[in-house]
Amino acid sequence: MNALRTQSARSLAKQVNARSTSVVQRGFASASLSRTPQVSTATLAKPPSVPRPPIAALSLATRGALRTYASEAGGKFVRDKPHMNIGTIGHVDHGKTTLTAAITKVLFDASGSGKFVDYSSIDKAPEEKARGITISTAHVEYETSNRHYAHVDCPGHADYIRNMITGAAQMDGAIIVVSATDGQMPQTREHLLLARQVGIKKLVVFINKVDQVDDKEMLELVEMEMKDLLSTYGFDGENTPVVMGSALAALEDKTPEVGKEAIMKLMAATDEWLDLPPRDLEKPFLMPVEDVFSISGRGTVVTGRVERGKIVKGTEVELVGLGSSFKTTLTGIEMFHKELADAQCGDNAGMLLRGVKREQIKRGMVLVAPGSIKPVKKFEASVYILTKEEGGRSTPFQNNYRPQLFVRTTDVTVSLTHPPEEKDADEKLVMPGDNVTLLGDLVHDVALEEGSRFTLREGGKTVGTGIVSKILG
Ligand SMILES: Nc1nc2c(ncn2[C@@H]2O[C@H](COP(=O)(O)OP(=O)(O)OP(=O)(O)O)[C@@H](O)[C@H]2O)c(=O)[nH]1
Ligand SMILES: [Mg+2]
Repeated sequence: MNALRTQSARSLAKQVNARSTSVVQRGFASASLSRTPQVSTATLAKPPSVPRPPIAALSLATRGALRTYASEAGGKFVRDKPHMNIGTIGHVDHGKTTLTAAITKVLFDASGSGKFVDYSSIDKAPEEKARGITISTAHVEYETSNRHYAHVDCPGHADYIRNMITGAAQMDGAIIVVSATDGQMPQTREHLLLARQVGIKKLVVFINKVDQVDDKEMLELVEMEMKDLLSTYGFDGENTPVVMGSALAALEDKTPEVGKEAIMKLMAATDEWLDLPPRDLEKPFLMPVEDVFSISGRGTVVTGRVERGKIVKGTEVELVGLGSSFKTTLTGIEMFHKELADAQCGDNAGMLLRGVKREQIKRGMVLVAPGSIKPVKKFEASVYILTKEEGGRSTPFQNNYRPQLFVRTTDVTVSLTHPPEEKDADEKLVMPGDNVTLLGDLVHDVALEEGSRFTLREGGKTVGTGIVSKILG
């Protein structure tokens, strides 16, 4: 978890400092090395101002990306279980925090592994900084016999929105909690929509507080309506498991049929229905270009940190974005002055490219597995606009607002508008603190895909954060 958080903090710092990062020499360094024009040659002669991360740390990050978790059970043996990030979402007061505490209790009682985390320590969620925004999230961990879970619970509705959009604590799947007494409510729907937009593919439903409802038909109605709602938002409503129970009963060790047993059923459904996310290492190769060098006699080298996947020397690669996407062959990989046969996510590497001129490549392009990501100018996104207290704007904005969009190692001016089908799109104001769906039109194309996260900045401050929900062209 910590490793994940540090990683996202690092990538944020990278984005924000995109313009000012001093370049760390990463190999293919030689006397004949000539730099891209934007950095003076004097910089080159100096030792890097940022100490290079030790190789051991890099391989640790790579191992983190493997998303396996070694846990100790009763001090007797160590198991490796696949890891998954999940969380509780749903309407205020429907029992998300009670359920979170109940899961840790029931699983701890059942296996003796993990730790019981009580309600009050979850609800006193610590504040965290993500992309310049403060989000309160509680992270708890537990494990079933099949998996290890990191679980996120937020104290308030606004924290859920910010968390899901910034990915401060990313969820690969979620448990949507709905109270049997109320049925679905506005935030049930809002969280479902957000879950869909941030790329969560599957959910499990927990109908809570069944101890307060005697009418069986009422429970069936809540279940039916939840399945319909899931389908409306593009989930597989028909096959989504729905578990009924009482989180409070489980927490208080009462009526095991709706308490403990319901929690065990819920966790079995979670293990079975929610798919493990693809490992970063298994995703198609992508490395954002941080810098470009040309080495006389050898060719052009791009440097950066491999974000996902792996690549082998000698294979075809594609450079995407900034108006000039093209294919070439990767003829060499170097890390810390050593030649390597391959590179994988987490590695800081220099990549030697065949038959490419330095002028053809710019910082902000991405080096990728051919065809795996496209240059994009128009997209739809879920955006959260920071409040003044969060360091954002103090005034609202209207259609055609043009901040800088920071993504990976680049920033591009973007024009933001309401989707045209929205009523009064031209006059509608976006207030600080709002969560809105906006269309973005970039002044030049950048490699983007559904799920790409970005930051919006204006006059030196972060004014918003977003996630691409649809590619439009
Ligand atoms: N009767 C009954 N009450 C419950 C149950 N689960 C939770 N509650 C009560 O419902 C209230 C809200 O529970 P929370 O767990 O704080 O709800 P939440 O969804 O985390 O609420 P917010 O974080 O404020 O959105 C508390 O008073 C709980 O004790 C249950 O199964 N049965
Ligand atoms: Mg809560």
